[in-house]
Amino acid sequence: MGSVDQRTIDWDDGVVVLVDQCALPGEYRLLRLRTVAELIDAIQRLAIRGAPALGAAGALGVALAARHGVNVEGEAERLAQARPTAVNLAWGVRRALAKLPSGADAVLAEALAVLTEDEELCRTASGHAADLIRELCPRRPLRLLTHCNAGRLATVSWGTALGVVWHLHAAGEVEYVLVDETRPLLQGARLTAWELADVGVPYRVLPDVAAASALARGLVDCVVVGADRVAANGDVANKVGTYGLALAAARHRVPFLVVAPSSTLDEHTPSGDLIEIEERHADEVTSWGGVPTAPAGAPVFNPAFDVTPAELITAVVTERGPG
Ligand SMILES: CSC[C@H]1O[C@H](OP(=O)(O)O)[C@H](O)[C@@H]1O
Repeated sequence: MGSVDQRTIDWDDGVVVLVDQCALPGEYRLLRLRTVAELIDAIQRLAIRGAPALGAAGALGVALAARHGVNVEGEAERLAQARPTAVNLAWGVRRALAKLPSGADAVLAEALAVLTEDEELCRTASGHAADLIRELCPRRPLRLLTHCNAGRLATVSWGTALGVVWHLHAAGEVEYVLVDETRPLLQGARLTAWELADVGVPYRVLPDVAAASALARGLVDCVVVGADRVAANGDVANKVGTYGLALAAARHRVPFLVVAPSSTLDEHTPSGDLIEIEERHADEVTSWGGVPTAPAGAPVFNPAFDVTPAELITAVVTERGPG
């Protein structure tokens, strides 16, 4: 298992060090990246992923570029464009780039501040969400359902949706967590299950298509997920499948909570229909581990995210509390 003290992404004297999420759950290994090009590749392969973790990657990537001192603004733009949906990536890039006039050391200091703040913001936001679940859900212990991975691996350390689980589990308040496997890249089965097992939280992995019937059968007290971008009107972009989960939760009157640091709030995007949804490669859907799961050349629709309208969301919870 991984080291609890190891940050998902960190800086080591000019090297960006990150947990290689493509290798989990089979192998826990660290990648050491020295160039912006290497970091962009890791972001696009989802070796590093998750909105807050991408914010940290964006900031540290600018620190790398500033250290090399060649075409820093151009490198920063390439970083910001590496994945379009999570607002945090461009936010982290902008925040570090703003310090460039003060020099490379100032850029690095700002990037490291992003990492330190993220740990505290996610711990606080998930604490507020845990308190809200305690108010909304009378049953004890709690039965939770989550989609994709919004744990340590999606942030610098603590997590958002899974950060809620850590708070509740520490208080002995979790019966189990139902973990959507989250096709096509299986962040739930590969990463969330790995994190829950590492901490000793009871869980069961389920096919995404079984989540609605779990809700219909009364097996879930609350759904809790992360976010990649929250529009000004409260619409939420998150891993594809979140919208369908929210529809089923609303139908069965199960609270649906979104947990994110305020850096995921995007006041400049008025509504969810204006959020750019990343389309990913067809082979993520038509194969697994190099084994075809569809006819060669099968046409594919592979959006990495969807948008859940605000009216289906019980609350978006940040470090400032429920909103
Ligand atoms: C705490 S943000 C996690 C968020 O990011 C994931 O997307 P991806 O794995 O493609 O980076 C997913 O939407 C999670 O909810």
